[in-house]
Amino acid sequence: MKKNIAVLKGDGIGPEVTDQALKALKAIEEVYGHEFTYTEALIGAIAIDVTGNPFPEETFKTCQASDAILFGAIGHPKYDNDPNAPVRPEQGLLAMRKSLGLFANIRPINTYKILANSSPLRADLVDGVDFVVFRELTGGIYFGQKGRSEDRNIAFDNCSYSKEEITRISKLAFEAAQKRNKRVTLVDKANVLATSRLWREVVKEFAKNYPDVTLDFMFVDNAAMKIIQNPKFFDVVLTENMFGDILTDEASVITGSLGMLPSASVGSKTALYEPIHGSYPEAAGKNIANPNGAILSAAMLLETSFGLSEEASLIRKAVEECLNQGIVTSDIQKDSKFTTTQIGDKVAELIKTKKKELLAV
Ligand SMILES: NC(=O)C1=CN([C@@H]2O[C@H](COP(=O)(O)OP(=O)(O)OC[C@H]3O[C@@H](n4cnc5c(N)ncnc54)[C@H](O)[C@@H]3O)[C@@H](O)[C@H]2O)C=CC1
Ligand SMILES: CC(C)CC(=O)C(=O)O
Ligand SMILES: [Mg+2]
Repeated sequence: MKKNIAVLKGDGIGPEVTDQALKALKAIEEVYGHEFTYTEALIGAIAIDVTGNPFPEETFKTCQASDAILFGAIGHPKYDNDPNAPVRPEQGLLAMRKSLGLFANIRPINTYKILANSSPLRADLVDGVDFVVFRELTGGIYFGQKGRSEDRNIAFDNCSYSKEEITRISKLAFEAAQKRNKRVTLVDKANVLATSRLWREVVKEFAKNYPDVTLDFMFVDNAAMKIIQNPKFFDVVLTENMFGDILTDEASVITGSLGMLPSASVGSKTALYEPIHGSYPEAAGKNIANPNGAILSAAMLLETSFGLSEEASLIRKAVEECLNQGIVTSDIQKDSKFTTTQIGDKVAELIKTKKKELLAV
């Protein structure tokens, strides 16, 4: 199979972890005889440095011309520590999501037996956790009008949602539930927010199209608690942009580390794959970041955009085998000395040399 992949490494640990995902993709090319072309483009703080724009037009065109997009992370302390910066890396990320129509961010949360003791939760709570969050990605408070009063004493962020925005992601969530345990939990704050009440109204009506799927509702504060208390309760979580952002960072530590979680951002035209973490600036250039979220994002890319399920499975099994062999970064095991590049090399080597054994498990 011949495909074009846009590669947006971004800032901080973005380039380091994306490079490990690329090693896995190149190993897959070699083993299966696929031909992937990789076109790099700028985004985030690095794009501001070079062009003045966190999401340059050229990057947009590269994304549009590709069959799928692999993304690292953006963000730099020089902007985090300057609340009045006129241009920010995060604006590039939001502009990319909006302009490419990436309205649904799919974040699977599964645990690995071997990592049970890396989780801050008890092993019996963690073992067997398997749920997926459908986070709305191009609406809500992150995209609403923002501002300050004339005297600058008041600031506001507007949150709005349309029926259409809610329906299109609901469709994906209910379809996913049909292939899983047939339960959708809508997480909102409908006891307070008008937007949440619209979500409830629309999703309740929409659910009638899926009589085989059970729909329940949970307030976001309760959901934040339940994710820790009883994470196995969840199957498909459907939620708006900011709630999904926060709850998935929380959920990630069930698995052992924020560095473990991949994601797919899908829309009607194209799709983008990224680890759910940020640019982790404290670790940039130190070769210590966990690249598994990025590598597993490459697996999601192969499966979702290219329909290559076996290849995706091989990447996932290679990651799991690496974990089983204790080849992990220090976020997973405190005294571990394995580096980001060593994990990437090991995953690629396993893909190239152990296909049969790994796929048989
Ligand atoms: N999608 C994106 O590009 C995102 C960008 N950001 C940006 O990233 C910058 C840093 O933000 P933070 O809040 O510190 O979030 P972060 O996700 O970069 O890091 C938070 C903490 O999670 C852990 N962590 C994250 N990724 C890891 C990895 N691969 N391996 C091991 N440990 C890992 C570290 O303990 C780190 O201190 C900011 O500029 C922020 O705006 C934040 C979240 C998402
Ligand atoms: C700039 C933020 C919205 C990025 C983030 O935290 C995320 O997408 O998970
Ligand atoms: Mg986030």
